[in-house]
Amino acid sequence: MSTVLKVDHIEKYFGNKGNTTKAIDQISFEVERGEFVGIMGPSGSGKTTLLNCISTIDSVTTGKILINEQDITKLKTGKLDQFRRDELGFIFQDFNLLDTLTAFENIAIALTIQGRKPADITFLVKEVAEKLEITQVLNKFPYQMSGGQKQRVAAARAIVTDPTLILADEPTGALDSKSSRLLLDSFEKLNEELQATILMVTHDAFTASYAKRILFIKDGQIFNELIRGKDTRKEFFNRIIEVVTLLGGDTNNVL
Ligand SMILES: Nc1ncnc2c1ncn2[C@@H]1O[C@H](COP(=O)(O)OP(=O)(O)OP(=O)(O)O)[C@@H](O)[C@H]1O
Repeated sequence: MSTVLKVDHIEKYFGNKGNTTKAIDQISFEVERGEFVGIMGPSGSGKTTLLNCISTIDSVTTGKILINEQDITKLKTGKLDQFRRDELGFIFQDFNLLDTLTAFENIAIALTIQGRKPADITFLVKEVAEKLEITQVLNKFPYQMSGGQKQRVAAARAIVTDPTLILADEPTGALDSKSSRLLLDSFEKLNEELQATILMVTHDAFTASYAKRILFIKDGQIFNELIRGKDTRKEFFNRIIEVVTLLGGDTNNVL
């Protein structure tokens, strides 16, 4: 197996002298190709900051982050934009689709920027749409789609360039339970059939139970790690709940 992501002793401080918050305090971990990893932790524990540092949206104070053996903390702005476009796929809680573009165009945009041929773009978009069961909405605009459909379009956009790593921040946060299940089934499929590597932040135990491994963050540090192993999703869910309870997080969203 090859290591896709190596987070090496990172720290992140916000603020300035006399008024600093240590959002990340010496976090290290690795993700192998084809893994589906969840990050959980109470509010303010540093989950989003961690994801933002990995996604190159924010910079670390100390430490290294290697994606495909490339230290992203050393990349300059121009290179960083290209790196983000070519190596990463993003899925956000609020979908981030462009309202004036159809689903097809939203999914195609990254391929267009990469300068791919129109015939290849059409082929790739249709292929991923079939996998995510959104073929019937390809000609629709975001306002004509349900929340679940929008999020599956966002997932299609994230995967269509075949990125090294997909980063998802609370992807089911704005979805009802049925749409959440459909999206998570899609994630499972992308992970198992296409060997997509997914790193997903969530506070929701049900969502987390789809991952194969969970890192729990508390006060900016890794507090615990759970590996699904041969557990069913339900068994894994129960183990996750135990740790969430121990961490003092909320267990409201247990479906
Ligand atoms: N831009 C910022 N300036 C100052 N402090 C910040 C900033 N962003 C985050 N923090 C602080 O860093 C810590 C970690 O925040 P972060 O948003 O990463 O937590 P989180 O685990 O994602 O929380 P939540 O689940 O509520 O979204 C918090 O104490 C927060 O107040």
